[in-house]
Amino acid sequence: MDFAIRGKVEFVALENSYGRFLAEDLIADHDVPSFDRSPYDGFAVRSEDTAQITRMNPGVFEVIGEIGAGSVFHTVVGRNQAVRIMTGAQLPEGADAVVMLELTKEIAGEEGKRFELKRPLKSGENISFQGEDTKKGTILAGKGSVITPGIAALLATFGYHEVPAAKKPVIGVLATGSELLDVNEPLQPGKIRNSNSYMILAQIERAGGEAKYFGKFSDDLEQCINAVREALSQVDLLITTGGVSVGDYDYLPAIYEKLGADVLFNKIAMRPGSVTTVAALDQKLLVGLSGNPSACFVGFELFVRPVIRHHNFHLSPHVRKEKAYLGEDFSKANPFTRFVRAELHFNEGRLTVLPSGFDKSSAVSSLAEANALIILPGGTRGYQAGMMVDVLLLDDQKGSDWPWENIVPSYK
Ligand SMILES: Nc1nc2c(c(=O)[nH]1)N[C@H]1C(S)=C(S)[C@@H](COP(=O)(O)OP(=O)(O)OC[C@H]3O[C@@H](n4cnc5c(N)ncnc54)[C@H](O)[C@@H]3O)O[C@H]1N2
Ligand code: MOO
Ligand SMILES: [Mg+2]
Repeated sequence: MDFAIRGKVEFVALENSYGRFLAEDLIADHDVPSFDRSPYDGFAVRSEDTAQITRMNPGVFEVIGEIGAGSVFHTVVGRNQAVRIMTGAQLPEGADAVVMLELTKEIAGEEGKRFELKRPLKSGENISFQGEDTKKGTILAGKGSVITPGIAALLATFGYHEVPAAKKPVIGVLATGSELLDVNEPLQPGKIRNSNSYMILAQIERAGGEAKYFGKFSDDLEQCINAVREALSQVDLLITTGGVSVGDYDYLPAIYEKLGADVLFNKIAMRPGSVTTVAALDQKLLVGLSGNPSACFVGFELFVRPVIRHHNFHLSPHVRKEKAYLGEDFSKANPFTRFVRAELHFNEGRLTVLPSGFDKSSAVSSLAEANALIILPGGTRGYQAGMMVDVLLLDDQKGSDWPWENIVPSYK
């Protein structure tokens, strides 16, 4: 996170701002509502004129005009006078209460001119007061908040035709591996389709970045160095997938060395994603995610998403950590902290979490329903159904502050 930088501000049209990150606090610069108004269709009256009214002794009011929402009435309401008023219209001067249309009775033969009222009104009855919704000066959404439909409504309320938003960081994706086929190619012996690229492109979008895809490259050192160098020059952060372990064709370590990048770490005491490597070159991060799909997925959520959200001014950029009950036994021993791809379920108010499928670092099928990661700390012999566990929420925009305690120091 020491290498994560805050982004720049750009203005986006309000209608395109959904899902973007606010680059400034959204502060109410006027009261809402900004004038006293009627919550009903009815009549605006002076409550003092209703004080003596009873069922047996109705009051009679003279209608001196009419106000629809958006119009303003310029005459002061006087004794035993009323103004026909519609929902949302500004209360006329002199009036201090509104009576619903249904509670009045027009006097026969004088349609629209006079009505009868059989109950008294208190001062302030049926009025939406200026500032009752929000007061001028209130912070309604903080800098770094993700723009929801509700925030879009508030932005419109306060006149943000153009919204100050975090300029999305451009995150490059480059896949390596001679076994990789394009998605539209038929299967061939020993080959697989490149699935990680498309998974990462979607993860970048979900995290709030702008994804830029540079394609897939065979395991050829020279070609890969050039591709990485060129891609890095076009992005804020570059993700590679594959070739980061110790195999003969795992060229990422050599690429970092040739480029003169500073390797910040090249192994993590976790499963999957232990090979996740991060290097820095000219203040830009090069993130080497595993080729194994589940390891790649986990590496992104733990190490790239926070960088993207930090860039977008988010104050709690890490993946949100909560507690849930384990829905089934997980008997595998854990020498290292394990992040199990999982699905959260709501069971009568209880949050339960279940592994979402085949649990190997090479798995792709368990990713489909994975909306959470179960954290199973290292040094344990397995977990039983019903135990409470930590979970990381992936479909979440609130985030967490630094969620880790007891960090296992490097064993280098
Ligand atoms: N001797 C050791 N071998 C391995 C170690 C180790 O520590 N010592 N670590 C293992 C772990 S853990 C992992 S994870 C993998 C990491 O491998 P790489 O990141 O080097 O990735 P590759 O070797 O290129 O590929 C691994 C696996 O993933 C498939 N793959 C690659 N790219 C894609 C893609 N774009 N879409 C879908 N699948 C992809 C590839 O075909 C391989 O099956 O290393 C272990 N080995
Ligand atoms: O990075 Mo590997 O499991 O640790 O998948
Ligand atoms: Mg490898």
